[in-house]
Amino acid sequence: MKNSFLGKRIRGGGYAIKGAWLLVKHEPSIQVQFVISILVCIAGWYFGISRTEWIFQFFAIGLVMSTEGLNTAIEAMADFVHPDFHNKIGHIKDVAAGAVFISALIAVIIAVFIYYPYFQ
Ligand SMILES: Nc1ncnc2c1ncn2[C@@H]1O[C@H](COP(=O)(O)OP(=O)(O)OP(=O)(O)O)[C@@H](O)[C@H]1O
Repeated sequence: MKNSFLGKRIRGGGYAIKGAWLLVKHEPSIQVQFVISILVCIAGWYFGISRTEWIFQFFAIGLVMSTEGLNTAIEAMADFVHPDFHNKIGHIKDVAAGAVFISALIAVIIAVFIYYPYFQ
């Protein structure tokens, strides 16, 4: 069972859950996004948003938190392979941060589409 196909998948899932827990426990940017996610879920419940709006809201939350998690991993990898200052490392980190910016921008646009009608 331990080295079977299913066993390896279960173990992989365990590592992934551990990684998600480490992000929430140690990464300030993920912690901020986690709190914002809870607040928008409370807002969704308060305004009684539709099923489709919930789907888009969860999609936006997942998009931002997963790109932030990947950005964190890329930053950690960059610092590990090259701890000193280097233009290439700076470029790699800027590009990774750019991906987070794009997903956050999309999440804000989705939030405006969902909540703007409730404030009219
Ligand atoms: N080793 C380096 N060489 C060149 N530029 C770097 C290096 N480390 C960081 N930078 C520059 O500083 C910016 C911020 O990098 P940093 O690793 O501090 O990320 P951060 O966004 O502050 O994330 P966190 O707060 O999670 O550490 C990078 O986007 C890059 O432009």
